[in-house]
Amino acid sequence: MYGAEPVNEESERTAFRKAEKKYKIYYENAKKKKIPRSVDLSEVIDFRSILESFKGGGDLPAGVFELKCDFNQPVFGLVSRPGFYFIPAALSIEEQCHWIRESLTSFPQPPNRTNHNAIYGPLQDLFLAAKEGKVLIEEDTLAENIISEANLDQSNVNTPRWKYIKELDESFSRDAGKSVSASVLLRKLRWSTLGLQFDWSKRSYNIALPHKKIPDKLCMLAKRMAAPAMPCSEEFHPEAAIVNYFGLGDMLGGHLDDMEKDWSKPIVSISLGCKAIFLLGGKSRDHTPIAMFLQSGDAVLMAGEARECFHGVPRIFTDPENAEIGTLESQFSDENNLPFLDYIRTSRVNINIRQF
Ligand SMILES: O=C(O)CCC(=O)C(=O)O
Ligand SMILES: [Fe+2]
Repeated sequence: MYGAEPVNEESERTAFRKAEKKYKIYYENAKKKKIPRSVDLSEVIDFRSILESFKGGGDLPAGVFELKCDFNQPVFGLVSRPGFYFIPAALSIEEQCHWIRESLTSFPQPPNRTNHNAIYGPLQDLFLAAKEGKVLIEEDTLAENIISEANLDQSNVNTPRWKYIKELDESFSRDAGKSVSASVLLRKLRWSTLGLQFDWSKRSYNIALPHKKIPDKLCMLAKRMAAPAMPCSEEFHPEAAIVNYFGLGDMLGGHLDDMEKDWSKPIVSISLGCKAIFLLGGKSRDHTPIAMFLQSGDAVLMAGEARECFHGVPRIFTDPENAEIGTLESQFSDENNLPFLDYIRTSRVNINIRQF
């Protein structure tokens, strides 16, 4: 899965790698300003404009078909990739706002794990701490600085090693030891896992890790989205989800999601925030991938043969001309929502939900 891309000369030459390099963000230095190199996007499929033209009675482009199903809006497939379906604008703007809030405030909460666990252990309320300008500091450092603090029991092995303090706490000298601001950690949040926990070091699910069920509302959403790709009269049972967080320059390298037992069940993948490019390859990295835009509210289903296809996200767009988040921005424009607005302006969130 992730990190599966071996960096050697051979992999650098594959068709998938070439496409990743084509769309990845590179900078040119013009008058000491970093400017993103312009990239030819003419081959990137835009399902939003396909939807608009389809609704207006226009024909579908060659290679794209409409899946006949009971979903309440058009579901498109690609002739060359059986089992792959794209639902443009699957989520309403209200639903998008709801899942962005959840992705930032509730999904990274323990016992769910995030990429920060390996260094900092379980971190509560990262989004709130970032909003309040807090700093995370290693407890030994804290003990040296605020020796009289009653709640610091060094003999208690359950006491977390890292704690938040208020940035302007005068009793703490920043130079004394390891510290990192919560807002930096929020920017560096790359994934969180819901439901059954995925152990990245072993590249498998670990049922022994403490976990909560996938929230009911997310289950309902995933079931509704999965329906067009489900085997006849079967229902999707979400058991695990991975939430990916992308900032400018972040990419998700080509990979296969092959850890689930039953590939007839789809992976339901929901995009939120800034627009991205998704590459859908074939069963080997030598297949030239199909590039498509993913916008906030789009859903992608990968089932059957498409489960065996390499895929990845080489690029997100955070510039106002390309990010396509105008409506989201207006929803988040009141004062209470400013921290969400600030985050989503330069970020993309992907929630992908799986069954075993
Ligand atoms: O971010 C995306 O759209 C794809 C995510 C993905 O492929 C994964 O998490 O396995
Ligand atoms: Fe994936």
